Amino acid sequence: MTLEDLGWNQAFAKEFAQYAKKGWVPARLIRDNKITYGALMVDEEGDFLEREVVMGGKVYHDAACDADLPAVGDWVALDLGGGDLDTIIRARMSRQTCFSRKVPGKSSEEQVMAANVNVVVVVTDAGPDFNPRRMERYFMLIKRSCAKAVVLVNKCDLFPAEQNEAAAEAIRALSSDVDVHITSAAEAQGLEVIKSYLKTGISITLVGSSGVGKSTLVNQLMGEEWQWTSEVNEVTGKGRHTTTARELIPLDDGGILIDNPGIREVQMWTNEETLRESFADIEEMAGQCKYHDCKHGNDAGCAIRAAVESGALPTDRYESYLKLDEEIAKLQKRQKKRQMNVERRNKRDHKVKARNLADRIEYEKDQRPNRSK
Ligand SMILES: Nc1nc2c(ncn2[C@@H]2O[C@H](COP(=O)(O)OP(=O)(O)OP(=O)(O)O)[C@@H](O)[C@H]2O)c(=O)[nH]1
Ligand SMILES: [Zn+2]
Repeated sequence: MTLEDLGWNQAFAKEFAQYAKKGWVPARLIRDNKITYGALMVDEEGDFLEREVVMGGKVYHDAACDADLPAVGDWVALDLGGGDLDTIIRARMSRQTCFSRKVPGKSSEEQVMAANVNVVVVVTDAGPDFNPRRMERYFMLIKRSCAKAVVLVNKCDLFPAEQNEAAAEAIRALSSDVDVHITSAAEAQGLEVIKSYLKTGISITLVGSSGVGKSTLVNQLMGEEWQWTSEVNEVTGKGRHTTTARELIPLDDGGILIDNPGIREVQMWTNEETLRESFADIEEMAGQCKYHDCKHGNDAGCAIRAAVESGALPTDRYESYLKLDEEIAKLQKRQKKRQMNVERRNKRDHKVKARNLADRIEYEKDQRPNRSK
């Protein structure tokens, strides 16, 4: 294994020269534990080495906002210390891409989901999930990140060929920068497409609605024995074992897969924004209401109700608009429930995996010294 297998390239190497002089080593952040981070490096033998690391004071103080703090996918300069000392992040390298989201309402606040992602794969289908408006939301996020956008019109086995083609064409019409493919994860057709992007050092992530086939694709990519969200790692530095979820995983056949809670939430935001956007014209009308805090019910001088009365605004749209906040709250509730399920599943997997780890350690003991990776 080399650093290039983890996504390292010439631009990073050039920037890193100043840190190498100080004896620091490059590593990529693969997990965010809130207080500590998981970092992956390559040791002298060419094996991946994982460490739990902490952020240095200077990195913290130099950050102008949260978005400047190290995030999963970032390359950092590590001070390995020595003996019992903590391993410290001394610097964060410039990001070549940044998949992030502006927090609505707080115009200056930005939330980083993952740094240095090269390809974002949006998974949808030609049936119930198909929604060009929502797709545009995804494209906006991806474009800002500077990553390449790829769309999979998945589950093609469920719909007529013409329907799949029409959906793919409609998506292509939205943006010329996007590759659109028709796939069936069920028949392993999506797997081939994703593999064509997974070159050495390329980091990809998958987004899309619940149930469109993301996990199916990822599980095929990782092989049966792998888990997408939870895996046991040996924390080598301190001679103890922990059970944690990796958010960035180098694949055996090349390429790097990134998945974390932030990326999973993208789906909810895009839904929420799409929903809000579909009422943009009514929002604009609200500006004409007499009172700033108009609830558009029985309030005097309500421009929206006036539009309904004049027939300019259909009653059913008006009623849906009044329920918008309720709809969004429902969406968030569903998301939360799903998140809890995922967490519960992870906990269970951890237990299973921990048992496997003990077996694995025994096995690896037997295999030494010709153990590789
Ligand atoms: N027919 C058909 N079914 C598929 C295909 N891809 C996935 N499925 C099925 O769709 C269901 C949902 O797939 P998942 O991979 O769990 O979807 P997901 O996007 O990971 O969903 P979340 O984990 O909720 O985000 C599963 O029952 C899959 O077997 C496909 O190409 N064709
Ligand atoms: Zn009003």
